[in-house]
Amino acid sequence: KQQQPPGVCLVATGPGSVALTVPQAKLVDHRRGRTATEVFDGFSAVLPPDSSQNDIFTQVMNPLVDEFLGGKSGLLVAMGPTGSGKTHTVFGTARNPGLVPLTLQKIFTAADESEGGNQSPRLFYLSMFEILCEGKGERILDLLSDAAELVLQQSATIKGLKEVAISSAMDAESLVSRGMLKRSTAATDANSESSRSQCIITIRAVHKTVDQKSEHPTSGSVLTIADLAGAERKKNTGNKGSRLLESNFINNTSMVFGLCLRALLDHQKNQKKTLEKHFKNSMLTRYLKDYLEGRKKMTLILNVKPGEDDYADTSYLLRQASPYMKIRYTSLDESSDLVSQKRTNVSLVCQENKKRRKVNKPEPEVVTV
Ligand SMILES: Nc1ncnc2c1ncn2[C@@H]1O[C@H](COP(=O)(O)OP(=O)(O)OP(=O)(O)O)[C@@H](O)[C@H]1O
Repeated sequence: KQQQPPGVCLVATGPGSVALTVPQAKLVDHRRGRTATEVFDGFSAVLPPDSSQNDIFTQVMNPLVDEFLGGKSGLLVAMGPTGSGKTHTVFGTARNPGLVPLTLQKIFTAADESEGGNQSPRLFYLSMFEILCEGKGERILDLLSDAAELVLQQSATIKGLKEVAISSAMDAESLVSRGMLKRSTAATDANSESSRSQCIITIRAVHKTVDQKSEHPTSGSVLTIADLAGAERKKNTGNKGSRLLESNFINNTSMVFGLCLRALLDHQKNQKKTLEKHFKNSMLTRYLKDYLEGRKKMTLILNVKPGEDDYADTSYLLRQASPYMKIRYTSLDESSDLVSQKRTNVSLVCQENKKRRKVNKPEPEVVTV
């Protein structure tokens, strides 16, 4: 049994399990002094707060990158409440790079190693965009160009989106850093730099011989990494006016994403049940349709905060998302042409416990809709 540090409600109890304990203050009077603990088991990995970004990369992202380099498309989504560390995990900082820079480093190291071998050389392309709230609707913004009109097409491709050819990890990382400066963030009471949009990065690998002449190749495997804006409660964020509209958009997108996964799970449990088309209800889910219908490999990171103050959010996420590990996706082994069903990887990344701090945020401007 793990010792529970003071002020903490979540502890790792094994390589794939955690125990969540109801804080004493939340127990009804006659149950005080006892412990009410729930165990969540079966995660592909549990990364405790002292894990490094490299640990997270090795355990969670590396298999996806290997498959991508082997020619298969894949998706990584970081989900969790606001302030739980999604952006930190996905992008990190210059001193402590996250999954995107570590992925780029791995891709170019592998590309250098394969040069001179018998594999045909590959070209890599990167795109970066965000889906954000516009009034009561949604809009796509290219984070790598000033393109005005981006349109999500039925085929889940984005018309007008810039794909930049990348030739080194350093160039690609600086491209991503510039994109991040453009991303919509704002201070809320829950996070001094809260993402106000869903941010998506795609890396496409194309064999040079295949699509050499085309300036915009559409073939090849694609690795998609999504940093979702974290679901938030009005009480914790103190949002008003336009921020509240954004908050509704963020919560709605998280809800639709969750509904899609739930529906896929229900459909896979009982094939007679038709797969409900919740994906139609948000731009993010329309874009990720192939994954949300179990046709390609998806990996989920659940970012959680282990503090007692965060019990409600952590408990909600674990209950909602831990069943997603039963979702299966179709995998094709090209060498044997065999199709198999594989389990979705769901990993838990626990942030260090910090007391919730109030930040001074500027008053949001009020918009009329
Ligand atoms: N593992 C970590 N080590 C150090 N700092 C962290 C870690 N995880 C998160 N933080 C810090 O906690 C704060 C909130 O993290 P972050 O912005 O990544 O959360 P988020 O889940 O992306 O939130 P939102 O949904 O509001 O955008 C940031 O200041 C970030 O630097």
